[in-house]
Amino acid sequence: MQRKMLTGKDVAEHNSKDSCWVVIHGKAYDVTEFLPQHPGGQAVILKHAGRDATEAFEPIHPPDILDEYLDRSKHLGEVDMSTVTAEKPFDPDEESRQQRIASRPPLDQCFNLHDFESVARQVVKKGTWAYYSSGADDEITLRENHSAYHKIWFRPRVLVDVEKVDSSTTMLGSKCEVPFYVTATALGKLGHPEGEVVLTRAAGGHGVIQMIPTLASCSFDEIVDARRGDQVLWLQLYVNKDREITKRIVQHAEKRGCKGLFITVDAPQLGRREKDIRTKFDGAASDVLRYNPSAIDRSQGAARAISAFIDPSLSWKDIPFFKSITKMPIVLKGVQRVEDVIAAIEHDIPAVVLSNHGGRQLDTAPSAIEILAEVMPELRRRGLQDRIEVYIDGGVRRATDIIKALCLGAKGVGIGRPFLYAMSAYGEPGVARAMQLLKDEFEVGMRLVGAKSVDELGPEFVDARGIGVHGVPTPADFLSSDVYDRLVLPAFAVK
Ligand SMILES: Cc1cc2c(cc1C)[n+](S(=O)(=O)[O-])c1c(=O)[nH]c(=O)nc-1n2C[C@H](O)[C@H](O)[C@H](O)COP(=O)(O)O
Repeated sequence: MQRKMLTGKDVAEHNSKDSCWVVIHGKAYDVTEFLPQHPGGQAVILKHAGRDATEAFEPIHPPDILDEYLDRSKHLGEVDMSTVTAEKPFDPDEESRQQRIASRPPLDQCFNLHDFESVARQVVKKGTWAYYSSGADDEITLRENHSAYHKIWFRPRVLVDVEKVDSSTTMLGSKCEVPFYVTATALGKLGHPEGEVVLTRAAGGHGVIQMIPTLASCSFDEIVDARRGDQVLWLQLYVNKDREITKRIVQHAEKRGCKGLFITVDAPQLGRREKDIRTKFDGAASDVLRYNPSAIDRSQGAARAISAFIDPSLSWKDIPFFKSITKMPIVLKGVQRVEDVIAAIEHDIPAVVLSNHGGRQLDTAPSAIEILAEVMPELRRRGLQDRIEVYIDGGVRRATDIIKALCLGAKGVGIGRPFLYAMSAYGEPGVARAMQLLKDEFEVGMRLVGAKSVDELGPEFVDARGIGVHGVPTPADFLSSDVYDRLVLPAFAVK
């Protein structure tokens, strides 16, 4: 029997926690029982109770999530949209974000990755900034990641013909234009309504590899569908306690053409990011939570709310399981000591990423560049340097940082926050500009160190003796610091 078409008035009568109906894409849904399980919190749904929630729903959820996840009995049928009031609940945070976007500096005023960070800090919502920028505990490692590069000095070579510089390389067997990639960072739609597909499109235009995060806001397929031609994509995996779910995610990624499986091994539990914990999480959900939203602890910011499914029991004994479910090269992301690199070689793992998760996990863990300076000489001493590809990420903000990493033996470098900030501040044009600026810096840097191609770089181009010095800096040189004219950041039209 044809169900009666509902009216806006029918829906409006169910506008509370006790009976909550919403309209999405012209259909009504009873989400009352779902409220406590919503990964993004109840508030964000209750704001739209009894009304059309399509605009709020659209940017955060994959289109098929209701069919996949909400019991059929809660699908109430078509609504006569001419009877639905179109007014949207006022969102002061979004309102002011739009005003800040309108008054941000023009994109061509951004000349380096720091510029994007400074604009993003002014533009994004406070919960987004807290989540993206935060490091663990005292944020010592967060800051060390970047400052470690300033403890490495170049030993530039001169009178070398550097008319032609070639920045291309191969990573995990894939040819790429540049030796850096977009690393996995979660919840892209906290920064930009389209989310991670913005990074995919910009990366596709610049020959840059993207690592798709398990905790992306976009669905995996949306991201893969956004890629250009044979653009290389990798999958970053948080291993689920339910191995069947992990198997399904990995095999689907392989079927869709992913060229590498990066298993995150530095996060048996997500670190305590206090800026994030201080802000209440009622923001964007992530696509993967469709599989097990029940285990959600929203009381401690975004990170805790989205990571309860991660398996803390993960260990070396699980490696055979991963090898049994995929043919993709398996990479361990988050290795932080040479013994584990050697163990990876013994487990026949083709690559590792030396990483402390952008300073978001164990505070006072060393920077990846410092670990690299320890690992590569030891691998060379044991004759193992050709048995594994070593990548690093964390704190990379200049192409000279990338060149230093390559000189010390890295195969490639992952970059996280800078591309998130560029996306949040300027969308795809911002990410594209950030990538182009890095490419320009890279070309200048290579010429000035005296190298024509990536494979010419080696430890003889740097002096890294100071890398392990964590002591206090020499006494402040007030005279020069007082007269030092600090670099400026793009100015806002209005304060
Ligand atoms: C900035 C950021 C980083 C995250 C990240 C989210 C954000 C906002 N998240 S997290 O929610 O769990 O912490 C992930 C993640 O999903 N998976 C992962 O392997 N690394 C995650 N990372 C770490 C990331 O892959 C790099 O290791 C780190 O970003 C490199 O440092 P920079 O940001 O300084 O480039």
